[in-house]
Amino acid sequence: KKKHHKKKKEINDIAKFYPEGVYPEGEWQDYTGSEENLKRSTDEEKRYLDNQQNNKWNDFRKAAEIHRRVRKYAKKTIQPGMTMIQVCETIENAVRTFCGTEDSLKSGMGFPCGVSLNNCAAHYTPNAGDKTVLDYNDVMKVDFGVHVNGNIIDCAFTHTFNPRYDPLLEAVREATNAGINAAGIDARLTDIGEAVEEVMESHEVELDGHTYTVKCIRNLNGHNIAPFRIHGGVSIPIVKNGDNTKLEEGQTIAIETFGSTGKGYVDYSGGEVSHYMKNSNPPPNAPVRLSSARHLLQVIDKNFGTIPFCRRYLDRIGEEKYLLALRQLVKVGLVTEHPPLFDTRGSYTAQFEHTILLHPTRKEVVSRGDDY
Ligand SMILES: O=S(=O)(c1cccs1)N(Cc1ccc(F)cc1)Cc1ncn[nH]1
Ligand SMILES: [Mn+2]
Ligand SMILES: [Mn+2]
Ligand SMILES: [Mn+2]
Repeated sequence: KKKHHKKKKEINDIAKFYPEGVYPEGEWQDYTGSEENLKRSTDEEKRYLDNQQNNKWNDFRKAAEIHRRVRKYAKKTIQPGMTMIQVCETIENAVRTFCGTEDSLKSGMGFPCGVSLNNCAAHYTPNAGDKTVLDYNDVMKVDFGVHVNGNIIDCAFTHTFNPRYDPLLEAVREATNAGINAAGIDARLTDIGEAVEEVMESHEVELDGHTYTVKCIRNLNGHNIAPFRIHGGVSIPIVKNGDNTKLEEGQTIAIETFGSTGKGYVDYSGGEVSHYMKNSNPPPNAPVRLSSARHLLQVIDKNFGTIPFCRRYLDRIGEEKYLLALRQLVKVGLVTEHPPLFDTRGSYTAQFEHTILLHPTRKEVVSRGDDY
C-alpha cells in the first residue's frame, strides 16, 4: 500500500512557525552623513528608547515575514494564462491565511493587491468580471500590503516571464537600493530623488530594436507610513526636486522607484478605478443622504477603516450594488479614489519597493528578502 505523504502545508497561520511570537529582523544599515548620525548605533540611551517600541517593530516584522513567504509562493505559482483575478486571489488568500484571522482590521491586506501591467505603473487590480489574462510577455508590478494591527508593510517587485526585460528590472532594483541607501534620519528628500535618478538613468535597455535610457517616472513617489495610513503625508521623490525637507527619527517610510521606457510620467488616461480609501481628513459635516451610502460607510469603517480597499474586497464580504453609494461617498470627499496610472501606450514600466524603519539607532529594511 503506497505510503501517503502528507504534503506539508506551506501556507498556515504564521504564528505556527514562530511559537515564541518573535519575528525575524530585517536588514540593518548604519546611518551615514553627519557626525551625530555616525554616533547613533552606539548610543545606549537611543537603543533603550527604541526597545520600548518593540511591540510595534515586532508587528512590522511579522507582516514582513508574511510578505516574504507570500511573494515566494506567488512567484512559483503564478503562470501565464491565469486571469488577473486568479493572480490576485492566489496572493490575497495566502496573506489572509498567514495572518490567521478574518478580522481585516486586526491583520490582513494592507491595501489592494496591485498587478499593474506593462505601461500601467500602479494602482491596477481587477474588478469583478475583469477577463484580463496574464501573458508571457507582460511586465507585472506586484505591489501588495500586509498589515498587523495597522502596521503596514508596503513592498513590491516586478514579475516577468520573458528574460528580455531583465536589464529594465535590474535598473529599477539598483535605483530602489540607491534610494534605500540615501534614506536616513536628516536625509533631504531632494537628495534621495537625485540618488535614485542618477542610478536609474545610468542604465540603457534594448527592446523591440530601440535603445532606451531608463527614465524615473517623475510623478510617482515613495512616502511615509503611519498606523492604518498607507500615506502619512510625506512624499519621497525619485527625481531631484529641490525639496530640502528632511526625514525624521522614528518615521516608517516606503522607498519605491519606477523605471520606464516611455515618457517617465503617468496619468490616469482611462482604466476603471478599483482602489479606494477612506479620507483621513474628511470635510466636516459631509452630507450623506443616500441610505445605501450611509450603510456602505458603516461597512467601510467596520472592515477597512482608513486602510485602502478595492471593489473585490466589498464583493467578498457580501456587498452588492454599491457603486452609486461609493460614487456618492467619493463626491462628498469621504472616500478618495485612486485610479490606475499609465505611461504612454507601448512603454514598459518596472517597480521595486521596500518598507524601512528609521529607528533612532540604525535603519532597518524590514521587508528585505533573499529575493530583493
Ligand atoms: O501612490 S500613492 O497614492 C502615494 C505615493 C506618495 C504619496 S501617496 N500610494 C499610496 C496608496 C494610496 C491608495 C492606495 F489604494 C494604495 C496606496 C503609494 C503606493 N501605492 C502602492 N504602493 N504604494
Ligand atoms: Mn500520496
Ligand atoms: Mn506599494
Ligand atoms: Mn508605496
